[in-house]
Amino acid sequence: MTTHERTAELAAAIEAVSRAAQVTQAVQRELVTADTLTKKDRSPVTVADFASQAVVCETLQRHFANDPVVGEEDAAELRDEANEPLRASVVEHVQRALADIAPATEAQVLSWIDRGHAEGGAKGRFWTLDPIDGTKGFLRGEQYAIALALIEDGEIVFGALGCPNLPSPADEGEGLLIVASRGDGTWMTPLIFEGESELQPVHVSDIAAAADANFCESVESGHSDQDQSVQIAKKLGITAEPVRMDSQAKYATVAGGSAAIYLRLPTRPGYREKIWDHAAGVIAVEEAGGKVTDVAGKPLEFGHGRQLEANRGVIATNGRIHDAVVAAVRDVLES
Ligand SMILES: Nc1ncnc2c1ncn2[C@@H]1O[C@H](COP(=O)(O)O)[C@@H](OP(=O)(O)O)[C@H]1O
Ligand SMILES: [Mg+2]
Repeated sequence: MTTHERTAELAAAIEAVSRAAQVTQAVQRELVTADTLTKKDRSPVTVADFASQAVVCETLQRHFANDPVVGEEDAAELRDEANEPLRASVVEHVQRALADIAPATEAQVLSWIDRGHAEGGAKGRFWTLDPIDGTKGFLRGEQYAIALALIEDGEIVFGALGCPNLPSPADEGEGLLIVASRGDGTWMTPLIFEGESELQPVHVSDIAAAADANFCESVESGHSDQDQSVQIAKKLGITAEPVRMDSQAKYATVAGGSAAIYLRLPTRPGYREKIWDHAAGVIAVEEAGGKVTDVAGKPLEFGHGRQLEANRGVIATNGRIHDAVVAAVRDVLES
């Protein structure tokens, strides 16, 4: 990083996301089995979700004691008497991840998870966290992300996106960590790495014609309309097959230039996107030179609380082809 240097935020976020990734990878190795999905057993992702949130919130609290966190989870379910085995598993994973800091008690672990209860809003500074974004991808052993962003007065100013199952830069270490700081740029580094790793600058694709784009979308057709995306791609002259992946790994893919479009097309009129599902990915794409709006072409507004109340869907591109993509989306959604 060079200019504004949110260096304290950078250090805290790298520590938080890489510690959390150690936890989620350990849970995936130990608890996700071939028949987790067929049995519809969500317990591994539940353990990893809570443990990841505890580890990130503990790290943020150590670095920035007064910063609120808008996190996806809270510990109410874990406090339930009936959930003792789940609670014990979460506590054990958190203790392992923080073994070099302090011996964590059960009460501390629950209180760290509960730090994620903040409401966000238009004023002041807060972090937003998705401890495991792409829960379905995690259970399938495919893409998922740990997504952390800092919002000040409604604007995303910093983001860190850990993608444990995306290829590591230069094949060093494990996974991909993308960091972005407003006005400074976007960088990548291996997510799990022994020793000091360099931050490498990241740029969006420089294609000028939408027809040349690869586009990404959700694996889950319930999260983004895949029939409409076929029509939009056709209208734009895109011949490449859609790249389907779970989580904000899609934003990382656009930021890094492997795809020039990410489409998220509403499937239900009443659904509101959650801020933690987008903030880290949006700043990564924007600071890599790209553009992100909703399906109407409006900027995403992160100052309305826990949800993107003023927006529907998402279009992220390399910037150069944005207006053409918005126009094609409008045509298809209106028809
Ligand atoms: N009907 C819907 N439309 C859009 N997004 C939805 C949705 N229902 C759930 N989601 C969100 O989609 C996210 C996953 O996105 P993707 O499909 O890009 O992997 C989920 O995050 P979690 O996996 O953290 O729960 C969840 O918040
Ligand atoms: Mg999510």
